[in-house]
Formats: sequence, C-alpha cells, structure tokens
Amino acid sequence: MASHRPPWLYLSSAISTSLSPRCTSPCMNLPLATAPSSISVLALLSALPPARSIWHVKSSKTMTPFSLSALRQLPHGNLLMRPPAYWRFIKRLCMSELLGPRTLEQLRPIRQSEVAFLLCGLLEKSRVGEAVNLSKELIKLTNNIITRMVASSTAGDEADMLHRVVKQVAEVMGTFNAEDYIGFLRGLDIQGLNKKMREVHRNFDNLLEGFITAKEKSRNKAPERGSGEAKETPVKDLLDILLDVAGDPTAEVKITRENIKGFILDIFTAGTDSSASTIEWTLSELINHPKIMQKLREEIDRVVGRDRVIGEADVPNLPYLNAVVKEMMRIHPAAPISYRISTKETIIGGYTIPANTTAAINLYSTGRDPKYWVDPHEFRPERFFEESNANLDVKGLHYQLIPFGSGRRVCPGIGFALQVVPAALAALVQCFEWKIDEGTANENGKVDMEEGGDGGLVSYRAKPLVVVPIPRLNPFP
Ligand code: HEM
Repeated sequence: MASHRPPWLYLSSAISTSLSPRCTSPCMNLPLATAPSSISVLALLSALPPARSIWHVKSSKTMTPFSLSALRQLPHGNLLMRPPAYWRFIKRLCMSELLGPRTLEQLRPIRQSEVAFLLCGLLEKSRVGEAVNLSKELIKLTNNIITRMVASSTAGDEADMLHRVVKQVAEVMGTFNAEDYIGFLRGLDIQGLNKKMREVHRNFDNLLEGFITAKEKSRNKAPERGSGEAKETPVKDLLDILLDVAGDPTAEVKITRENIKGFILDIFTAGTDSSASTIEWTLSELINHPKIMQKLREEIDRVVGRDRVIGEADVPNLPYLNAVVKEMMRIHPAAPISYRISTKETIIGGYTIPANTTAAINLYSTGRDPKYWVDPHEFRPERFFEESNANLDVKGLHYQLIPFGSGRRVCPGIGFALQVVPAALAALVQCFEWKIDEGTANENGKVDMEEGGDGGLVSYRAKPLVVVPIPRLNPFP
C-alpha cells in the first residue's frame, strides 16, 4: 500500500489528500527536479484513459483550475468533453488522414508560403532597423498556417478573427471560476464567465458557419480540371476531408456539423500557441548561446547554401537542427503537463492511485530528471550525439523525453509540429542575425528566460521576445 504521494504525480480529487499524510493542500506547485521512472510514465500514459482536464497551465511551475462551467457553455465543446467513441474515431481520423503524412505533404505549399510571408515582413522591418515582437509574429504564422490548412481559401483577416475568438475561449476557460468549487454559487454566474463564454461561442460559431457554408458552395460547383487520364484531383484541405467523412454513409461514427466545429476549435487551441512558443523559446535560447547559433548556421549554409531559403524538405538532412529542436522540447516542452484519470484503483510504481482520480503528469520535470540527463538544466544539443542519447526521439517511445505525451492520447499534431517548428526556426536563423531589444534583455544583456505569460494551455514566456532582425543573406532570395 502506498505510504506517500509520488513526487511527479499530481492528483485532483477530494480523495487525493488521503494518499499522503503530508499532503494537505490542493497540488498547485509542481516539482521541477523530480520525475517518474520511465516505467511509471509508461503505465500512466498508456494504461489510463484521458482525464476530463480541469487544470490550466500558467507555466511549468503553476497550474490553476479550468473554468469547467464556462467550458460547458460550448455546445460543441472540446475533445475532452465528448464521448469515448467519438474521440477514438476522431483521433484515428486525425492521425491517419487530417494530420497524417499524406495530407501534410499535400498542404506543404501553404506552410512554406506562410513562412515566406513572415520573412518578407521581417525584411521590411529590418530595412528601417525596427524591433519586432516576434512572439506575436510567430503566433500569427502558426495561426495562418492552421487556418489555411483547415480552409485553404481563407484570407488573413478571417485568420485574425478566428485566432482572436480562440484566444478568448482559452482566456475564459483559464479563469478561476468560484462556482465550480462553492456549491451555493452554482448557476449564479457571479463572475459573468458563463455569459461571456456563450457570447464567445456565438462569435466562433458564426465564423465557422461562414467557412463551412463557403466551402460547401465551392464543393458543389468545383469543376474537375482536365479530362480522362489527365484529370487533376484538387488538393483537399481539412474541411474537405471532414465534410467527406460527414457525408459518408458507411463511416464508423457519424460526425455532425457541431463535431466539425469542435474539431477545428481543438486543433486551434492545441496547435497554434504550442508550435509558436516552441519556435520562440528555441530562438531565445539560441540568441543566448551564440556558439550554438553559429554551429547551426554553419550546418544550414553547408547543406542548403545561401541562395535559397531552407524548406521542410531540407529538415531530415540537418542533424544539428534536429538536435537543437529536441533539446528545446526537452528543456521547455510547450505543453508541460499531461493528464489521465483512473477509472479504478491502480498501483503504479508502488503508489496507490484511487479510482476516479485526475493525475497530472509533469513532462517538464521528466525532461530535466538528473537520473536520465547529465547537466539537465543546460541547453546543450550536442547531448543527442552522445551514444546514450543518439537514438532518442520525441515521438512518445522514450519516456525520458515525451514533449508530445505518449500512449493512446499522444499528440496527433506531432507530424505537423516536427515539420513546421524546425523549418520555420531554421529559416529565421538562416535569414537574419538577431539583436536583443532592451525590453527583452535581463540585467546581463541576455534574453530574459522567465516563464509565466497568461492564458491558454501552453507554457509561455513571461515577456514577449522583442528583437531587431538584421538580414544575413545578400541578396535576399
Ligand atoms: C510543439 C508543438 C506541440 C506540442 C509540444 C504538443 C504537445 C501535446 C501534448 C503533451 C499533448 C497531450 C498528450 C498526452 O496526454 O499524452 C497534446 C495533445 C494534443 N495535441 Fe499537441 N502539441 C503540439 C502541437 C500540436 C499541433 C500542431 C496540433 C494540431 C494541429 C496539436 C493537437 C493536439 C490535440 C488535438 C491534442 C489532444 C489529443 C487527445 O486528447 O487525444 N498539437 N499535445
């Protein structure tokens, strides 16, 4: 029988305190230097079903409860609130079709053109020596990419509107709501969060209804290009794929219009800030480690040259770039906490987890566990060329490095993130030198690496990354 609570595991149920005589308060602060044995993570991530998430991550150190009652105001809700048959089906659809290798390959031109658009904007700023809020620009990049992958014909304004609404959903959800915890307040909505969520939902619904209706119209009149053998099949965006499944009478699960909207909300909330913040943290580390930045530039110059911008197809040929990205995901996983719920009493690693307990697994501390990592807090991509780490990847099989989680609920956006993050990061490194703006620097003149931005599910930087780009390629391709 367990005598105390494992240090890496956080439990949120009334009974969690009964696990440990030493645990007297709800578990808000996560340990940073302790981690599970790999066997324990394996057991948790793959054995237990997903949790109905009730925590909102402020940074890798703190969590606050989600506003559950606000979340319930979203009728098409969130993946986390839907029945098991639905999420199993949509997860499989995600991994094989929506975010699978074939779709990612077909939609690559969209991603490349959005990276090119970002580079052009930065070049303009560099011409006048203007500082850029790169945090904002990177969110815009990932938001535009996902919007255009969902509905390829959308324009920049629509992408901006969509991101604003998704951000509002995350903000309302992430606010502590007293009525979730104090019985007699239930239903009174004294903070006005439920009303706000209904309003945000209406806006989101109107926007998506517009996207879906426009798509249905274009599908009805789209002529097939070419004829006979030479017929070209137009590239399908995610909305096409979802509408195909919704109209398929033989599909295993009937997905509705509401489900389509819910899926789109899910990939926006899960995919935009996580990918943008990984690029942002990595560039911050590189600016603070000029030798590593230099080594990476030399690799890019050697493999890609200086006459064209690096693209996603180059990524497999750049081992040092891949090591830099892995090192970043080890030291700063964008989503530092993963959740599971126990449906029955379970013993894991010698600890008893009572039934119906939400367990929060700290991926951040796993990546910094001194049992598995030498100098765990040091940013040193070279560690991935050492024999003991040479075969590690981030896909959920090596439990000391699981920035995308593991098991049945592993992140379905992993393929997307491993294309977009390295390619966009490498383009920023290849095309520009970066000068730190005063507001971003700490007292040592380095980029301030404090965590703690507000809102959403991701571990944000406390201060935005504001930097001055200086073009490095001349002429700029
Ligand atoms: C660097 C970028 C990203 C990181 C670090 C990341 C990390 C994670 C983690 C840790 C989980 C929980 C996994 C678990 O509990 O085992 C997750 C879930 C999820 N991610 Fe990602 N993610 C990233 C990008 C993306 C992208 C680009 C998308 C979509 C386009 C996406 C969609 C999702 C979805 C829908 C879930 C919920 C899956 C489920 O509950 O079954 N993620 N992600």
